[in-house]
Amino acid sequence: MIELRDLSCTFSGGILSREKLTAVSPLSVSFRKGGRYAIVGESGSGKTTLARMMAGLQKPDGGNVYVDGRPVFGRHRAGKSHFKQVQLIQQNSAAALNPKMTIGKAIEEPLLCFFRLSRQERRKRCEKLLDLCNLPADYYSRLPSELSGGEQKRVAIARALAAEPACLIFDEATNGFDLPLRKKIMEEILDLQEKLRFTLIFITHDMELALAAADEVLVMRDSVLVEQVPFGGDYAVFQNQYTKVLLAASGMAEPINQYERYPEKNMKLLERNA
Ligand SMILES: Nc1ncnc2c1ncn2[C@@H]1O[C@H](COP(=O)(O)OP(=O)(O)OP(=O)(O)O)[C@@H](O)[C@H]1O
Repeated sequence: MIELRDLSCTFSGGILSREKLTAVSPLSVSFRKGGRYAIVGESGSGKTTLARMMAGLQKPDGGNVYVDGRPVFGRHRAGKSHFKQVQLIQQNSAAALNPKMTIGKAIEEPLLCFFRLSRQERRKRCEKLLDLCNLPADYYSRLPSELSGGEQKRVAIARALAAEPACLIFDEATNGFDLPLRKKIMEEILDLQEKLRFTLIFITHDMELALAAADEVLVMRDSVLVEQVPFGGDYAVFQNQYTKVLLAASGMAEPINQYERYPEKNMKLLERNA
């Protein structure tokens, strides 16, 4: 189980500015083992910063992240074991792969880091992971540049799974892909989750994807977690006005007023009427 307790993060507003920019306002959330979550919100709402804190890559300036009760930051932090437990697949999978490292070596890196395995055992596990992620075995000796964008994403997933994580966070998992490939990648991720039962967290600005993939939806707006609800197909569970705007804007619910196609305008209208 992953718990965020009063977790927050601010950045400096720039070298010439004394002002602080709040990326994530203090929030507390629990993610249960094997659950499917989506964190949804528009660009700049703090989703990536939150994901990076959960993965131990960004230090919070308030609160902490706990994995099975052990803190990720601070004096008593879990250390290396945390990086095994929580894996983040970032938006640009291609950039995350070393262009000079073969696919096989890239997938074997976490095996080397977290497990004591012989070279043969690593190779065997790597081939299993390639197969699990629908990649041919002979991709082992290819370079990232020889793969398509979708294949590179699958390599990033295989590499993350090599650590046998308890939680996998996808930051904009399907950004930049055409619709059929987006659907396919999503189906593959959901299949993997069903087989391996890790906690799955999608970070996305796409409400449609969030609702298709998650059984619990967290909505962020301007650094604040405005709503967190279990979702089983009934839009009526969403109570927050901003969530309703996002739903209407993506054509997922009944329009809430005549401006439903223009979320910006819609927000201003709602704020005025609040
Ligand atoms: N390293 C950084 N230094 C300064 N400001 C940052 C840094 N990282 C993020 N921010 C700021 O924090 C805020 C939240 O950014 P974040 O990337 O977490 O949002 P997001 O919801 O993931 O957006 P997107 O979907 O566009 O990636 C933004 O205003 C951003 O400019």
